[in-house]
Amino acid sequence: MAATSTAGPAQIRVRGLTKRYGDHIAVDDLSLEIPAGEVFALLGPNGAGKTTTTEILEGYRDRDAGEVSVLGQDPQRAGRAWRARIGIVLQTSNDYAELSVTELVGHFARYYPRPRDPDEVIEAVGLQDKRRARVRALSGGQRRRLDVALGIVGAPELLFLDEPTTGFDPQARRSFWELIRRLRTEGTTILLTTHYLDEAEQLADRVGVIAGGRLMAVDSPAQLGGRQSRRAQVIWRDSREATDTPTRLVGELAGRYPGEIPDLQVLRPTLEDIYLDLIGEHS
Ligand SMILES: Nc1ncnc2c1ncn2[C@@H]1O[C@H](COP(=O)(O)OP(=O)(O)OP(=O)(O)O)[C@@H](O)[C@H]1O
Repeated sequence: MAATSTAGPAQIRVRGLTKRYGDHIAVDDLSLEIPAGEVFALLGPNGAGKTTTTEILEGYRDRDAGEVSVLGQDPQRAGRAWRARIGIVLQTSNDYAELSVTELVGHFARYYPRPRDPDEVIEAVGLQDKRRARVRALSGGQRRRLDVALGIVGAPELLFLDEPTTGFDPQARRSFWELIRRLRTEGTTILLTTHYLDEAEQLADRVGVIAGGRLMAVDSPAQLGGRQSRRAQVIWRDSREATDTPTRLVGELAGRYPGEIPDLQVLRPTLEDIYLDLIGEHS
């Protein structure tokens, strides 16, 4: 997995992006590049500026300053052909309560020059048993899956996913992750925002942590905030020791106890630990 943005030409290039609402700076001098084929997760607390940033990249909000290029164009000026190359997962299906799943996905497919096969898309999001069901008869999680189907039916080169698995049951999240991996294998670039750190860890090549409108860190989930080089904690019985060489310490302990080392645990900082450190006073 790439820790730096060298995988391909940048599909998203942002330099010095700033957005204000009155006196409030929602996005503050943000710079970022996302190469083709990367899955990038934007993390940050409520109000950090994730949606504002994403909607600027999607062409739905204006910016106050900075340069933005998405698939080689400025989203503020891009037209229909550009829009057909990007996929956005909105809460769209709610507006079509009387249509069936098949009708709705088929209807959206016709907006695009080279759509995916609607039946395959329905299967990919796990709604094959609901093909004939009307949207109004779907559960919240099933509607969200349908929204994902509408976002990918146009076979986008670049897919935006804003908190895609909120409201999914654990099994639905797993199958959604499989879908994202499949899209990635096919070469789709994906920008996702999420509050689930396990989701970021599972899916993202790189994560960016944003707090108070500022990008605090960008790296692979394994290396974010110097994660790999942080010390491990070895815990046993009532003792705890921070160490760079946990294997050596566990070896020593094994000599000290005749059988099992009592209550042995080796802990490394989780992505959540690093994330909470990074957002610090913004949490
Ligand atoms: N249309 C608006 N008018 C005024 N202020 C806004 C507007 N949209 C967002 N804001 C403010 O800008 C800041 C960033 O909001 P944004 O929606 O981008 O955050 P977020 O990171 O997506 O949060 P969440 O995780 O809660 O979805 C917040 O303080 C929010 O109150």
